[in-house]
Amino acid sequence: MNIAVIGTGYVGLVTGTCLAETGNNVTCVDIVEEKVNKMKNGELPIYEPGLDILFHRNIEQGRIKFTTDLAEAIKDAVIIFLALPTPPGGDGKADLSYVLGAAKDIANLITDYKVIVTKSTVPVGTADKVRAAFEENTLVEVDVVSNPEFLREGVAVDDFMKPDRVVVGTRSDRAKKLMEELYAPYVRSGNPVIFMDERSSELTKYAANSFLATKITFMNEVANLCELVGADVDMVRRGVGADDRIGKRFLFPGIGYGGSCFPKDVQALALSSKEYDYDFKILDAVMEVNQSQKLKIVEKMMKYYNNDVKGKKFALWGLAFKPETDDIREAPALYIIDELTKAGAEIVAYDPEGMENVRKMKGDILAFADNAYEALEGADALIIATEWQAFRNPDFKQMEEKMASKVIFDGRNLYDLHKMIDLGYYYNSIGRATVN
Ligand SMILES: NC(=O)c1ccc[n+]([C@@H]2O[C@H](COP(=O)([O-])OP(=O)(O)OC[C@H]3O[C@@H](n4cnc5c(N)ncnc54)[C@H](O)[C@@H]3O)[C@@H](O)[C@H]2O)c1
Ligand SMILES: O=c1ccn([C@@H]2O[C@H](COP(=O)(O)OP(=O)(O)O[C@H]3O[C@H](CO)[C@@H](O)[C@H](O)[C@H]3O)[C@@H](O)[C@H]2O)c(=O)[nH]1
Repeated sequence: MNIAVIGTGYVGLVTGTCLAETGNNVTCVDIVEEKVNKMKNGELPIYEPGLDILFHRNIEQGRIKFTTDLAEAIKDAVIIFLALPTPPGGDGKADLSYVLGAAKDIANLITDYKVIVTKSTVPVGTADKVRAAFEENTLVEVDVVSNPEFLREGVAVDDFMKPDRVVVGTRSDRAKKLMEELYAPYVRSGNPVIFMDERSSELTKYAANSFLATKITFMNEVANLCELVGADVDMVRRGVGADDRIGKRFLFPGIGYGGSCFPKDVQALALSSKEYDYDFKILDAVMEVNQSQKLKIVEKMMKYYNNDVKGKKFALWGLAFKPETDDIREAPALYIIDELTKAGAEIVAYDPEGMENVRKMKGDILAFADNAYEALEGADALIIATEWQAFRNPDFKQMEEKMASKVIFDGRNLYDLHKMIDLGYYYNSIGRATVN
């Protein structure tokens, strides 16, 4: 099939590349010329494990192309994917201007039937708005389909190639047939393509993200309680997660959920519910708890240093909102940096992939190290904000030699408590006893 993908961010580029991988001809469009030029030169504009192999293979085999020219991209396409941003607008609700703007532009260009697929995360009722944008601007027949994306950054290629499920919202048989055919290679092991109406499909995405964010937040509250009652959250997590009805995944406590999705989607669902006079109370609590959880480490540090971190030097391991990505959107590390530097502390950070993005935003308030150990030079404490694999088994001897004090504040529970006792560290983690 000939496919066009509008927007080549984390979702658009993974979608385009993975659709090319199964034999489709894909043209990806972006408005950022620099990005498009990079991709034309065979360079990936984002870090996403495993994407490079598929990206290069499909460029070489001529199945994926990149352009800034929307008209050229959609000319021969049967299916057009909208993988555009839906960031929080001034009122906190999803800003639909990218999606509706592109819909209008496409409507003004098409001359034959197209399936317009919204992959962006959009509030209930958006399919109707996209349809209206076409009706107002063209007489050409289109089917508007909601097809939310559930991929996670860091494992995006695997998630796209082997999805747990594909959700498709459409009431058109013609569009349904095309979508069924398109997704068939990805669900050969029997995972379902679930067809439903557009509104249910749009809500499925927000409900899934909000449920996962709630699950994490619940465990963060359990972790906070563990610290007060003298229980160990790692044990509680195992005990709770062994129940199939609860499941082992997404129960890891930490310093709050971040990223470009959970924070904005929980907020958007809470606000859009209010539009229907529904008070989605649990989501308000989730947002409030998550906000304070992001600063849990700072709270612990302020207590340890008697509210005075002025002139202290801290090493920070991890900037990305999670491992295996360079994405720093809503990363807890950013909140920690702001609070500690405001209080007069110095920070030297290291992250395998996220440093460039942080340098652009906050380069003037912190320093960066070339490797994890360099960041520790003369540090009064180490803060761990992202659970990169390389941080799990560090050379503690080298760490001790570099650090001014053997103090670790770990927001990701990377180390065994007994080991830290043996090594003689002050070690403060989440939902577990503090080792001194
Ligand atoms: N990042 C994720 O893990 C993820 C997963 C599932 C769903 N989503 C949803 O998918 C959507 C996209 O997210 P993302 O993370 O890929 O965003 P992103 O910011 O990484 O990428 C969006 C891209 O669209 C481009 N763009 C903006 N306006 C354009 C236009 N008019 N024409 C062509 N290109 C244009 C931007 O330059 C950018 O490259 C959002 O709604 C998001 O909530 C994201
Ligand atoms: O047990 C856990 C699992 C995750 N997190 C945090 O939750 C956030 C989100 O993690 P994750 O879900 O792995 O990353 P995303 O790439 O943001 O993916 C989420 O958001 C995407 C965008 O909507 C969806 O497509 C995915 O299904 C959904 O998992 C990160 O800050 C994690 O550190 C925890 O604190 N504990």
